[in-house]
Amino acid sequence: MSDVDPLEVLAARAGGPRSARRLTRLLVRSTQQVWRAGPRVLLAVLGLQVLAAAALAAQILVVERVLTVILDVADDPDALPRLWLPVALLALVTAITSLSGAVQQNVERLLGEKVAAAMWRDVLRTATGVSLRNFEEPTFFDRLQRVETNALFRPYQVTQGLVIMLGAVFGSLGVGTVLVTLHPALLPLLVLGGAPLVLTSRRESRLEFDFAVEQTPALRLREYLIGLQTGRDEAAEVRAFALARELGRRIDLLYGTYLKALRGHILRRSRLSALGNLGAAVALAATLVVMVWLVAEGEITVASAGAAIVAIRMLAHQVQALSNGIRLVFESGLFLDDVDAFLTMDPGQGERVEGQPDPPSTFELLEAEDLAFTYPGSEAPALDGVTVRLCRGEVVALVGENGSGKTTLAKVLAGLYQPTGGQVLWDGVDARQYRSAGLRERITVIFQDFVEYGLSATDNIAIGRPDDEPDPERVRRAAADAGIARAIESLPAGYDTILSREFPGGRDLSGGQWQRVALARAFYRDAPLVILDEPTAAMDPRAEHELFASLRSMLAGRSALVVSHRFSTVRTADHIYVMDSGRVAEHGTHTELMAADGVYADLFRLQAAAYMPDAEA
Ligand SMILES: Nc1ncnc2c1ncn2[C@@H]1O[C@H](COP(=O)(O)OP(=O)(O)OP(=O)(O)O)[C@@H](O)[C@H]1O
Repeated sequence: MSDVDPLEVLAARAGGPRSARRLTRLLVRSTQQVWRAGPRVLLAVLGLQVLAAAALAAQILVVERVLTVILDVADDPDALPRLWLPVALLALVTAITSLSGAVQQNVERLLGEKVAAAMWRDVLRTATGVSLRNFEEPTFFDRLQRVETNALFRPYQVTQGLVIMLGAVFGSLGVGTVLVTLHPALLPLLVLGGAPLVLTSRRESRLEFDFAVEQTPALRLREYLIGLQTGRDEAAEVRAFALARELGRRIDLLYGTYLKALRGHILRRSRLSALGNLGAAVALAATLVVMVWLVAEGEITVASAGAAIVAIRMLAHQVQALSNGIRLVFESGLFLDDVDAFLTMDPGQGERVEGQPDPPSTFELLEAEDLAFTYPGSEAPALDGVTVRLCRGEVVALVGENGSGKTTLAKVLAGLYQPTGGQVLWDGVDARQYRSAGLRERITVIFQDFVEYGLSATDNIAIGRPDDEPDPERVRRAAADAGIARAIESLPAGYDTILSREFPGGRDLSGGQWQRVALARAFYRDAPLVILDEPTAAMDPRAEHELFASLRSMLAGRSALVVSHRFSTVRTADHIYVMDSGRVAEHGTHTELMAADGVYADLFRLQAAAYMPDAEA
């Protein structure tokens, strides 16, 4: 990904001269989106708009009729019965106008939810499909934040804008036609009166979008700080360190800055809006003056003038609606470009390439050759010329000090990051030749920070094979292999117990028990390569000893790459790689490495001495 946020480019482009074409493109695309989400509901909304516009035009004609009869009644009281029909008609068209408005609101709500559901599907598919690399980039999170808050309603809002615009156009045509029949001179003045509003609403949309882009990073930070104070995982530490006040202070600071910016923003928008409305009001007043003059000159009747006043009010309302519709479309359009940029994101190197084969179901030899990897935005490589080998059925250990590159190597081997240099060979075949999703099916990884799903114990294990129906027998076997079966069986609902206190009837587990559940998940997945990053960090010494003693039999011919800091546990590994500053410093069996008397031997002795100060390692 480049450092330039495509959104900035879009924002700069949005004010360009091609806005008419952009408007059309936006309208077409969003209407397609809304159409896909709910074609019948969209048709219903449009139908209601046409009905409301027709009722509006009819209202003026009926008003004129009512006024004419009222003036007749003033001269001749016997004409009173002639009033009933136009009055009844007026009541009817007024009722139709209000009713269609009320129904439309509810139908629009339904349409909005349908669009939201469709958009969430698309957004989540992209968010889970893009390469892990994106999650290292702040610009990705900024965009994701905007998409999360905008994807739901913006496409619908564009269509709503379109519907409002259409309604306003239909309404204006109807009212305008009636107005021309009253007197042709009234119309051009009104059209001119609408221009200021249309012009200023464009500028308002730009202001709104720029403000949102500018505020996204601070908003994200604020939400993060709020999450720290309300999250379950953080609750204990926030209390232990009494962080609430400091975190609260930072939130207040961020809010203060935001509110100050918001005040300025609202002021700018209000100024623009006032300017537009003032222009429209001046034009309206001029129209009324012209009308009084027309009545004085005898060009129109008093009844027509009365109807014209109603029509002018209605038309002013329509012009206002039109400008609102245009503003909505432009404003949401800018956000939609943002959503589009997100949805069409490159899924990442090596992802989603058509026609690539799946790797064979197992391997004899897995080799990482001269691997290099640098995190986005980092100068120094996290891996630099790393070569490791793993044969079928072997347990290979990765040791090394903090930050030496063990987890990074595990992630590159698992196909989660594409190496920036070197290659991973599956039985001599470059892994990039294979479909990446297929490759990941052959690997199971349990990370240091594995996820504790707030789901049932069965789901927590069976999620290792998300595409298959959970197999209770296999779940039990995996749990037994990981040494967690007895603990799960003693839970109130056994394997059906939700492993989270956040849900009714849920229970939590200890850190070591959770680690065993994660291991059970790995065993359940049944892949030929198992990568375990610090699998026993939270286990007690007995559990750890038992796990490593039985690891080989549990693996049953599968290969394991085990990252660990505990040298006592890795000494039984078939091969040990010692990482140092992104490189393999040395490798061999425990005996070979001790004999070599290098970094490994040093670190091993250090740990052994900590346990038994007088022991000779
Ligand atoms: N997401 C990241 N973005 C940038 N740099 C990172 C990222 N994750 C790790 N690094 C850097 O890459 C290097 C290797 O980190 P890695 O997590 O692979 O080390 P490790 O050996 O697993 O450490 P530990 O024993 O503490 O788990 C470190 O210098 C670390 O700062």
